[in-house]
Amino acid sequence: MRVIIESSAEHGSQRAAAIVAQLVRKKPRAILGLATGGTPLKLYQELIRMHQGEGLDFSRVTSFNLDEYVGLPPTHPQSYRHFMTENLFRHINIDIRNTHVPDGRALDYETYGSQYEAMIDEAGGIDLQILGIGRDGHIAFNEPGSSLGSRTRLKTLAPETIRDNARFFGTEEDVPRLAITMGVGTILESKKCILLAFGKEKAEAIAATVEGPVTAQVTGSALQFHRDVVVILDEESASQLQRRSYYDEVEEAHRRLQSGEVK
Ligand SMILES: N[C@@H]1[C@@H](O)[C@H](O)[C@@H](COP(=O)(O)O)O[C@@H]1O
Repeated sequence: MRVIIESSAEHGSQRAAAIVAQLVRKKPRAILGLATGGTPLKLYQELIRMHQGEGLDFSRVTSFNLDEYVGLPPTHPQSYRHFMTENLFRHINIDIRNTHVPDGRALDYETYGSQYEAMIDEAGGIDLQILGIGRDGHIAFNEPGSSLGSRTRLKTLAPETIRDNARFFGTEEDVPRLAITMGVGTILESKKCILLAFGKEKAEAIAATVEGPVTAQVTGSALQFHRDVVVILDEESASQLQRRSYYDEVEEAHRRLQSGEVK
């Protein structure tokens, strides 16, 4: 894992956007894995700025989102399809037919989960997966206890997740109890992952994910098995890391290598 600690969520999001933009410029048909929640919003704003201001071209990009609430139609203001439309898709030139968000109203979720996986495979696999993290260390909706080999499937939301997401719905009662989500195994197959976390409420989850033992109780920790993960943090989310100074040294070494100071 490469751990990058920026001074703020703004700078962290710009750093993440630069990685996305570099991929899309190099591979115009890139397959992006996208996330919802408050965390990636600034990243999406930066991508919109790069599209509108610098001509970053998404016309041949394909996207797959991590998850969706069960029972919400795509038009529901809290559906993840609606979130993506409003916060990214309608502001860039991605072809909406190439955007995929799991169907929260599929009739047969077992079959649908396999179909979603097959769509990802047929597209060539996810080049870059964007991830946020829950306070309990979950990625997508892979709640504590999820199999680390899991695939796209139905998942029952944990009480903490329902509480955290109630801020979007108004009351806890209105938060759907079920979601369809890519599995941990699905996420681990992406070629590269960027995990974003900002704010002190994510500090514990980040310490467990980056430095704790790999455990199904903190599904983010499975990323320790992935060959190419960049964890982008701000000072607050990094505040419980034990090896903080080492991560800074690694970044300084990268900087010196890139600037040619070290041969
Ligand atoms: N399924 C989503 C996750 O993908 C997201 O990472 C998490 C944290 O959300 P936020 O970024 O709003 O803190 O919330 C939900 O559980």
